[in-house]
Amino acid sequence: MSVNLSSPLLQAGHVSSQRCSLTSASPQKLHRSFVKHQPWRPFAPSVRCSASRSGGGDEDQAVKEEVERLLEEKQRPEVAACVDFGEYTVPQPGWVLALRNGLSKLGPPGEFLEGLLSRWATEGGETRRLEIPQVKQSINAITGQSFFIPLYHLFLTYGGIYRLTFGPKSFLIVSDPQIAKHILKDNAKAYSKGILAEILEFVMGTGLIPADGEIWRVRRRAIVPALHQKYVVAMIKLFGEASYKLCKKLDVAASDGEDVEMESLFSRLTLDVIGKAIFNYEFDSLTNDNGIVEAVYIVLREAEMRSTAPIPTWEIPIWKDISPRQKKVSQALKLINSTLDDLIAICKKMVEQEELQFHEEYMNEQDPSILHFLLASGDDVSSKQLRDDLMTLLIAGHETSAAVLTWTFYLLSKSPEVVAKLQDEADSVLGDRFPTIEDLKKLKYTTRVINESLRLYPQPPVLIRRSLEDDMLGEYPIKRGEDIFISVWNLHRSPKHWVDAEKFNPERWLLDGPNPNESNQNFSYLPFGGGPRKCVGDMFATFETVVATAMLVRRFNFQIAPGAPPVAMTTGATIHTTEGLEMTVTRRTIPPIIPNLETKELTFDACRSSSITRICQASKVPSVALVTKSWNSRVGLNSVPQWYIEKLPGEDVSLGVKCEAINKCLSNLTRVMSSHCFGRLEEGQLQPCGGGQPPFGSEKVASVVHRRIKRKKI
Ligand code: HEM
Repeated sequence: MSVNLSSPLLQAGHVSSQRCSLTSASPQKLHRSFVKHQPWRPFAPSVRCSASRSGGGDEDQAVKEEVERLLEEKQRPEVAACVDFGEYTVPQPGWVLALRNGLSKLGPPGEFLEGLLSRWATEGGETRRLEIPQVKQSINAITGQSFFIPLYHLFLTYGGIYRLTFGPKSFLIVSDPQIAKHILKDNAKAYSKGILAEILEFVMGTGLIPADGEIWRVRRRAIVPALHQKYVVAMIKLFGEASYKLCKKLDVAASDGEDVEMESLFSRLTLDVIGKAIFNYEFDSLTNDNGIVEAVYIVLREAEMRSTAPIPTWEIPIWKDISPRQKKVSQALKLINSTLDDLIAICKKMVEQEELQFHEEYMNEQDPSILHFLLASGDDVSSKQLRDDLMTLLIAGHETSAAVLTWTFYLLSKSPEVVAKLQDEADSVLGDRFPTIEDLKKLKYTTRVINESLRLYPQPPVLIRRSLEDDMLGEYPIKRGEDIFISVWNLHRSPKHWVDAEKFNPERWLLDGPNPNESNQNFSYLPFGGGPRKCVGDMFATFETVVATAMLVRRFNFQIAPGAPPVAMTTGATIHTTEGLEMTVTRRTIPPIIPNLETKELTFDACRSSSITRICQASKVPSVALVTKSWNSRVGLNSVPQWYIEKLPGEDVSLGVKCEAINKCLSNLTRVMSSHCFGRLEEGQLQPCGGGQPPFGSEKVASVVHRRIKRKKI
């Protein structure tokens, strides 16, 4: 069966009444519904946020979502009906149609008939083998939107493999786990990166992602060992520090009551992480907007534009020289390349000077980067290849992780029950500490949330390949040179393989079960690809996103900002939002912990100085928040003394005495802290801190406080 969605018949409004009379809708009605909704677009459900808006916003949203759902439900069978009646079908040889019509009158079942005929259909007298369903579409229909959405609806209609043709281009769309496994793993050597390599050549050269053949083999063998376990463990500290910087930024926003655009913040977080991890470079993009950060984004956006552009204008010689956009891209690349050259030179010097012996788990504590490992390993490689590798790792590990965090927080904004569980886990496993490798083993629910987020929003949503030789995909023969999209989106949402496929349900993954991956899910789930070209950063990325998620939800509550634009999807190399993820961030309220004689150690993980001062002034309570252990706790500050009073031991002691004792203790504490530890800060102010790390000098304070308590000074 071959199908033509841009059939001139359809476009001219000719719909066979004989065929469509068999459906519940009249031909005109059917046709109108397609024209109105544009056949290629109607099903793309824009992902809508569940922002609570004043004036019945929730209800409006619910109604809207219901209407969208109903529309979608209604349209899907209509498309299927039209397909069944051949509306979009590319003409088959006349005799086949005649035979089909004749036989159908005798009554053989439709599917059997279809199978029989497609198996024996002939073209020009030559026997054809089973043919892949074919869909034709105008090129415009696929650009400027999340192209994987129409591919999903076509998958529901045509199944696990179909051919999509628009203009002169033709792609095989694969959504069948066994075919995906065949291409990615079982017969991986027969497939290259094809158009992906062509598109990314300008930025990644022959880096690991686009490279094929011998170059890929050699580079993979050099790079994979650099991500050894000791390295990944060292990175966990880096993830904690970078996430903590983000926490500080969010803390300011929470104090100022300002909404934040989380997608760009996640992008900066992961850029800071990957810069340090790959070549020990401090982008510091969460606090700065310097030239190199801008250059990285110019190049990234260009790569994304090229991967979705219908016409490769950048290949036109004159255009390349006069287009302001292309000039900017060249300048950005120049800056990045010279920065990388400098970093390589600095690192080479470090390696020459160090006396460390290279071994399997080699790591320089000051600079644990992958670049350092590669140079120390004696990797004999040209500077250009090294730059290509570094650039590839930078891009591969940056936007992917950022996208995972963005969509995870979007999903969480709609699932308060999941957030509550996440927060429980983060409270009990982490408290205020930065996560360690041991903690990561215990953050099981958080890991399941990331697993599930990756199922619903795989990054990238499609994997690209080109066949290097003739092959069989399932029962279909394919030729050498076929461009193939493996739709991970379709695999991950296939109703055949998933119960409630569209539902965000981290519970579908057993807490004590194995970490889901392509092998144990039989290629129905492949967030990091599979086979020899599987992601080299899967563990790195999982830990990075788990650390960030746990640290953020431990400290803040996130909601879609009131009045924020709907959260819809658009595609680059990864899935982006169309207009950002605007969120309102509020500090979590966690009950303060009062010191008592059993308290072994006190940590002071206090609030931002300005907000403490302000709140304390307003509530006339002297720096009450000092003795709260909770990070940035805003727990009804006026009620904190009351809380202390209730917890204070000694039932025979009057309330007045207790109050006095508490107030004395608190003001003493303020003084103790200011004079002993925070002398350089104004009296009464605290050094902002959090992320589980007590502020500078706080251990000393804790021991002073503890001594005072012991001496029953409270
Ligand atoms: C959550 C974040 C990430 C996701 C979802 C992800 C996903 C993927 C996927 C699906 C592939 C396979 C592509 C294909 O078969 O065509 C891949 C390849 C790759 N990834 Fe990742 N990745 C992530 C993070 C990272 C990080 C942090 C790094 C580096 C530290 C990295 C480095 C690479 C490299 C170098 C390849 C190419 C491997 C090869 O072709 O041999 N990725 N990634």
